[in-house]
Amino acid sequence: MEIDKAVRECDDSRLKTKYSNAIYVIKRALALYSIQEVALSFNGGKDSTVLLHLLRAGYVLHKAEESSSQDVADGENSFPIRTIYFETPTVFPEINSFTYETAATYNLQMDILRLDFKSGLEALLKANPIRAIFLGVRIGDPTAVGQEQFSPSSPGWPPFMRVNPILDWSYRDVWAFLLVCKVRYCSLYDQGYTSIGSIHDTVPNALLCIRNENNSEQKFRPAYLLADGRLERSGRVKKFSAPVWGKLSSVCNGLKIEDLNSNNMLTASIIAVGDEILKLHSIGWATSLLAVTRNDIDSVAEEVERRKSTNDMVFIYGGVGPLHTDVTIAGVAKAFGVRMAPDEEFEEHLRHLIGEKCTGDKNEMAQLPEGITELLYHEQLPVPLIKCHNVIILTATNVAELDLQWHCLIDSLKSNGDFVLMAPFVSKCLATTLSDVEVAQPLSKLCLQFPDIYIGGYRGSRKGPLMIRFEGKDLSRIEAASQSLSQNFQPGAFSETE
Ligand SMILES: Cc1cc2nc3c(=O)[nH]c(=O)nc-3n(C[C@H](O)[C@H](O)[C@H](O)COP(=O)(O)O)c2cc1C
Ligand SMILES: Nc1ncnc2c1ncn2[C@@H]1O[C@H](COP(=O)(O)OP(=O)(O)OP(=O)(O)O)[C@@H](O)[C@H]1O
Ligand SMILES: [Mg+2]
Repeated sequence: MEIDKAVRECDDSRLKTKYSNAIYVIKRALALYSIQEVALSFNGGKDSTVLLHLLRAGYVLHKAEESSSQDVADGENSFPIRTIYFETPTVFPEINSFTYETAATYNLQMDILRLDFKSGLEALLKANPIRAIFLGVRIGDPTAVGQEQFSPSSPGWPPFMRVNPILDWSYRDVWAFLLVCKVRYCSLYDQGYTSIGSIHDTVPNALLCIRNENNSEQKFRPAYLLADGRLERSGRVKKFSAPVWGKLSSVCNGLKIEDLNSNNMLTASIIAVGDEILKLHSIGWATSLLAVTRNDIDSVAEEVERRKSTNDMVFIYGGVGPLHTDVTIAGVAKAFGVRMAPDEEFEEHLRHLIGEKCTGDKNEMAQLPEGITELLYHEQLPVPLIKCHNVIILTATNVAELDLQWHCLIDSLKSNGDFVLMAPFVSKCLATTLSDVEVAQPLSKLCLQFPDIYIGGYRGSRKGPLMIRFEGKDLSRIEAASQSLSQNFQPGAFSETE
């Protein structure tokens, strides 16, 4: 069988392992269910193309094992597994024609369903004794959350087993397989498309864009050249806006101008598993909460759970690392109700960073929340930040690193021209030798008078002057507030400082 031969003869040991595991799953499924009871869900995408060829190989291998006397070569040309394709009006014409051409090339018995998935499957199962369906779902796909290689269909869906032979394959594995086996795939992948949905929500991946000299024409490199497979869905327009600094612009995942709250302000919670403080004001965001939580999974989960639904963005830091107290990532997973799973890309980073110094199991540290995690890279950051929906985990382990990570985050958002950049906060600081008691009452009144201005008082040192800080978005309001305060005292009682 040409697929089996191509993989066995290649020198990619990782692909060989992934291949063997997938073939094992397919063979077990074919041992459990008869050929009439299984179906392949094929849609012309890269993952289902991989699945088709794995099934072709797996079927031949299964037959060969089942009866060694049978002429195996006979099986090579026949592929008796029923194939189902849900055709929609919004499918790319290239995907549609590739699907039909593939069906003709491999002699597939293809049922074309023009209903939604659920109704289509109900009709299919009524008319056929199908008990298991092979899918090209991979960890990282939004629909993979909670799935195993064998997963019963969800409650409310017709009953069948979902068989996911490539669940643990990465983007890189998919392309290694397609290229090693030299099989045809849909032409859109050579035009920079990396994951394909409908014509309304899919564009070429901006990370593969190459411009000509005068910037007039855009071209895209092929999908297999995308270096970081985690970003394969960056071409899905609805979910990822302006992916210039691809990874970081997705920090703004799903946020639109209409989403701004009534104060025309975006809010973020900061959960510190530790005690440093971050500032969001330089990009115009208001900090709605700064919480410090205990180092245990439930405390972190509880805090994240509470904040993630009431804030546009939640930043969490501290508690990331190999110690028993490093519970942040597991806490975030718990808050989203997903389990932790090994992450190959992250493991690769840790291997580069800690290399031989690590005495424990690197796999332990490379566990991330399954199916919801995206890594946010920046050239100055040795370890990427971790993003789970609207929660960003800063991986810093000390103040200097935290500073750098925060700087990279803000810097990139700024240079990105991203729409979530709001008018920055402006501030003014007054110094006075007056005592706290003297200024306390006028300051309280001022806070009521100017609710849109943050007014705070502090001393740099015990005997130093009292500093009154005004912060807000409108400089004239800040001026008005500071004048209003000064009018309560002798001229010259306050002096402006940095
Ligand atoms: C063969 C097949 C079986 C599916 N089984 C389920 C299921 O059991 N539970 C479920 O929630 N979704 C199921 N789905 C739907 C997918 O999880 C997912 O919603 C769909 O592939 C997303 O596609 P979209 O991004 O085009 O909406 C199934 C889809 C297919 C094609
Ligand atoms: N319209 C469809 N008809 C049949 N099967 C489908 C359809 N859409 C999705 N599937 C099944 O779900 C799997 C996952 O879909 P997904 O879009 O993630 O992968 P893909 O289309 O194969 O590749 P890509 O990620 O490049 O779009 C497919 O491999 C296929 O098994
Ligand atoms: Mg697809």
